[in-house]
Amino acid sequence: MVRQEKLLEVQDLQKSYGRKNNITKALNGISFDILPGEFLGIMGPSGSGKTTLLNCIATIIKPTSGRVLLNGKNISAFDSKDLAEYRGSRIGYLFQNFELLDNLTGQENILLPVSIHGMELTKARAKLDELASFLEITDILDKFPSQMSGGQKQRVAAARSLISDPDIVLADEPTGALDTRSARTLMNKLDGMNRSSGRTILMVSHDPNAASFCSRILFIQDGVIFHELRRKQEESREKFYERILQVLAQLGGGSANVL
Ligand SMILES: Nc1ncnc2c1ncn2[C@@H]1O[C@H](COP(=O)(O)OP(=O)(O)OP(=O)(O)O)[C@@H](O)[C@H]1O
Repeated sequence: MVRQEKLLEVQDLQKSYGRKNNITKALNGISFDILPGEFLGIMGPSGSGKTTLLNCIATIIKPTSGRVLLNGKNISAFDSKDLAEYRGSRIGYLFQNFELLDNLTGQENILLPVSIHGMELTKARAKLDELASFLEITDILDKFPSQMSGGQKQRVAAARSLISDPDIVLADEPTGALDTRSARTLMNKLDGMNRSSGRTILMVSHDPNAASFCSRILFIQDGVIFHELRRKQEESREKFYERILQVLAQLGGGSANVL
């Protein structure tokens, strides 16, 4: 069997907030790997540590202990130049609330990482056209966020997270602020990107419908992984969705909106 190189390795990650007698242990020793081309979901109840995990990987917050490796390199050992490159072009971040700048058009928002991180503009414009066409936002590129629907805003945000061609997209509840139809459209786009161009995605979601697009799901509770589900080859999304619901039922909760 050919051994696949790991893209991302999370090793014994721990994160505590607060100090002295007011400590919250958000992550209590989380370890997993992501292979190139995987679409990995993270599910778990509110407060289980999902966003903390994603933010440690994104270097938005610093873990208390443990390591994250990208392509075998420890991201906490990065110097400021490596760190800027990691944040600017090796990872793309998709937020629940889009985080678009109100006074910039769609196109300007998408190209923002390019101006910040100095990508070649001709290359970036070609990439913008390709992404806009795929995400069906070509017609709204000159609009401001206040003139877009929620689904359009999130697809613009998706284009922004992809403009620098990152190794991995980190998505935190990307459908959380969307209606059912827009959520399904976005998930179909993310799924299409994962399947057609092998884009690696790590997505936090509490929504079993969104999670059923993943190829593998880690369930976390109280800062530890307590279960893993892998979508079988040829398994339909509906069947996988049913298995996700069964795990959530064991957890004693979880929403079950049907897309
Ligand atoms: N900045 C902070 N200071 C103190 N405690 C925090 C901080 N951020 C998160 N926590 C705590 O850490 C735990 C994990 O929070 P986290 O946001 O990672 O959970 P989550 O699984 O993403 O939750 P949700 O699904 O509600 O977004 C929670 O108990 C939370 O209250």
